[in-house]
Amino acid sequence: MGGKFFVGGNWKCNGTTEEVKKIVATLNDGKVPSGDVVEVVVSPPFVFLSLVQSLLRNDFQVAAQNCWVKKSGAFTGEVSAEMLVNLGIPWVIIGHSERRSLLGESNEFVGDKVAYAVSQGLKVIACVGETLEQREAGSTVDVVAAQTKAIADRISDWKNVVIAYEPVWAIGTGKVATPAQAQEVHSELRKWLNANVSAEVAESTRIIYGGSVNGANSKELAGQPDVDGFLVGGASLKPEFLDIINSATVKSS
Ligand SMILES: O=C(CO)COP(=O)(O)O
Repeated sequence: MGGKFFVGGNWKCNGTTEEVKKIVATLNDGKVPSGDVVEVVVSPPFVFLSLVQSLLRNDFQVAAQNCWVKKSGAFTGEVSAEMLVNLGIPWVIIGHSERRSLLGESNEFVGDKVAYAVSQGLKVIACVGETLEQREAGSTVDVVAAQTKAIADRISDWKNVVIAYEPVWAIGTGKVATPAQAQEVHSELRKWLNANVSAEVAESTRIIYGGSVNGANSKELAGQPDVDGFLVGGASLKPEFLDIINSATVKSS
């Protein structure tokens, strides 16, 4: 529905130089569909970005896991969008639930970051998702709509934005959303974009699913009409990431 299938690998805060080289070597040897069928982006920690970029096959791209909300300056410990652009890093993940919950990033702050990154020419994987408590209270759609609205209020051009729906209760828990649960929220997000942004943005924006995706469940999830790809955590550090990439063929067959 939203364009070319997208598979992102979020390595989170993991890896040593040796481990990173090993993961990249495995990816480089893997057989995957062509770049017309799937877009693959891996996201190592900042310190390994250049290493990964220099070693990685050139049909895959790299993403940072975060960037600062404004221009470079006196912001100790932060990495700016300008720096990523300077290094030739095309993508950045913004608003991951771990940053929202552990580092207190609000919807507004995430929206500001997305807008700044886009204004600098970066492509953004913007994450949204509800907690278990919010799901049980029946507020899933309201929560993801409010998170998306904070972004929509601050950008006008969606062509470099991918939305990652990552239910917090499915992240790192082994408890994957059922294909029907993922489809339902993706379809609600698309309806929200249609009503509040435009029909064209709703149609063309990729909405990808994240939360305990693995080599065994990715095909069925990929078969859902509004699932345009994945953002993979734990399994992106393992050879099965290649199986997840290959699930893109479900869309083209
Ligand atoms: O947070 C995620 C990707 O950003 C998902 O993590 P897991 O795949 O480990 O559940």
